[in-house]
Amino acid sequence: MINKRGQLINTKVMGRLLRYAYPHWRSFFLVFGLILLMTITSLAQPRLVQWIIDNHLVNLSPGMEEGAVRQELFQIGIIALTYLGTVLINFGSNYAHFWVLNKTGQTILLNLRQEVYDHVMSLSMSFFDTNPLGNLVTRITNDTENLNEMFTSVLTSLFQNIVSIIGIILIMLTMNFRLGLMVLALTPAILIISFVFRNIIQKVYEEQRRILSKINNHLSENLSGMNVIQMFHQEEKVYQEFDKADRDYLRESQREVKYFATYRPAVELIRSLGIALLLWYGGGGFIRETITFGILYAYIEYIQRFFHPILSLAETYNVIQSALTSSRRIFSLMDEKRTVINQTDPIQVDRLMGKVEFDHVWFAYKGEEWVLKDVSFIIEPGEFVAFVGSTGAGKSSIMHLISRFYDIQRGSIRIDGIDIKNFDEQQLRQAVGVVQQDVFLFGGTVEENITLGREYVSRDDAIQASKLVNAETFIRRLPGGYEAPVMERGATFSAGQRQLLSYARTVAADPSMLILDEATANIDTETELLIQDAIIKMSRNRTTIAVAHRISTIADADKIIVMHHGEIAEEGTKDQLLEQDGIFRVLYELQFDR
Ligand SMILES: Nc1ncnc2c1ncn2[C@@H]1O[C@H](COP(=O)(O)OP(=O)(O)OP(=O)(O)O)[C@@H](O)[C@H]1O
Repeated sequence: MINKRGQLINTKVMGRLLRYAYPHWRSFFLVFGLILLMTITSLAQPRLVQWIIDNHLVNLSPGMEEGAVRQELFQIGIIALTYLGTVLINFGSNYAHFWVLNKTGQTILLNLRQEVYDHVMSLSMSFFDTNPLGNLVTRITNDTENLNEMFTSVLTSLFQNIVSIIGIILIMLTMNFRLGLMVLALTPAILIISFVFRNIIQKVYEEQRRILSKINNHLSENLSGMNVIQMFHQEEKVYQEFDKADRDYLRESQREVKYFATYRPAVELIRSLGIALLLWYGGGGFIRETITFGILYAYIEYIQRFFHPILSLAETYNVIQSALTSSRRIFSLMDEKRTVINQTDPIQVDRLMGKVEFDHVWFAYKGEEWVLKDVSFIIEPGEFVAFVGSTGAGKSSIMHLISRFYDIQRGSIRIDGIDIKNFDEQQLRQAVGVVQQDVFLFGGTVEENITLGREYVSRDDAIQASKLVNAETFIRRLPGGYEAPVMERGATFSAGQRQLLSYARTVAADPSMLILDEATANIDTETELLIQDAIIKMSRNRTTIAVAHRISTIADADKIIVMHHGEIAEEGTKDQLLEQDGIFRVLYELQFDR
């Protein structure tokens, strides 16, 4: 398709794609050489048959001398052997080119997929907030696979088809100029049909891709939220949505088949027309003895071979478009910049003391929709500080900011007097242990879920941490203990067990500070006691900042900060706040008067 700037193919994207192919230029050269060999041997075949017919078969007649017959047959034998040679070389070069090409394509693809995945993982949280999971999965799988087509089929079939077309035209014109021109006269008809077809099929492909992305999004979202769907009896609705998208996809696929089913016979028709013309005109020439039988034969063969590359070029164009669309999407993903930028020369600290300062912090996830408005507080090393407030007040956002998952717009956040922007991001996240509201368990073993493959967390650390957070007892009871399998997302564990596992995961790395974003899930009293005890032990000797939904968790906090609409409304110990008769007192009474 011609793009906005009138280019047939987006050269910028093409150039960027070729950069991936460049390191493999030797392989591509080899492939092009092999293709050339394939084309030459294939095109030589009708010419060899024509040679046999016109120069030897015509000489054979019933009353010929035996010596002359033997001589002719010998010549025919040599040409037949040459023909066999072209078939073998053609076979060999076809095999070799296919092998080298696909191996190279797969290597390029592997590198590209790794690069895309690496880049996606390096992106900041805000990127994942705004990009649906299914789209990213499509980018990393389907789109990169589409690109493989570019390297394996497009580049080479472009070359092969163009070489074939030029070769056949030259051979036809040199064999018989007028016959050659006649065949060429059919080319515009093929080109017009192909052009119209290409435009239609392009739209079909775009629609197909759009629907496929929708299906992927639907699947990834609904499969991960299956429990909610079943809990609220939404199966039928979700099924209907999926069914609709699936049917749309089927419709587009059928449209594709329909267009191809029209296009191919239309081209066949023109090809047959070409052969009919050839027989009519060539037959006349044969009678007038201006065209030999061998040439007529070779022409019929060349016509067959001439249409194939033209057809293939039209189809290649679609593959190019599809690959370019995929490339554009992949490159736009690769061009996504991190919003949280790591310092080039970060400050290295052995171990943080854990003093946290928010200094007139303003923060918004988007534009000027302020989630935190001029928030200032100081937390001294070793203190246990709890944040409370109504839902959406900005408590979790404060926790995200301390680990620098997002950058603030105004003010500064300091740990031990150093602006967190000056720390190495990894070191900061290692020093600040976070227990998130939603505990995410990966498929694997219990131990793997605690160590998370971090080289600085040993099996022993995992066991010690589990003991500390009271997770040891239930882990030991699992069949296999620390080796017990964890299903994807930890579906086989209770909310309390998941919580304890996530505590173990966090303290196993011995962080200098602890952030607890408490889950709102209701937990039985026994587990709640275990959790409270775990929190007390974990918070010993480290600054602990907790978002608390249950006042009981924070009764002994050194300080409680009450958030309201993104601002600090109250601050003090439990007793001081209760005396103030403000928001905290209302929250407290709401919980204890139940
Ligand atoms: N990733 C995000 N992108 C955009 N807005 C967000 C994001 N996360 C939270 N918000 C918005 O920021 C505001 C504060 O959310 P936050 O999660 O900090 O509140 P909270 O006090 O922790 O609430 P809760 O007690 O319900 O967890 C809310 O209005 C929320 O809609």
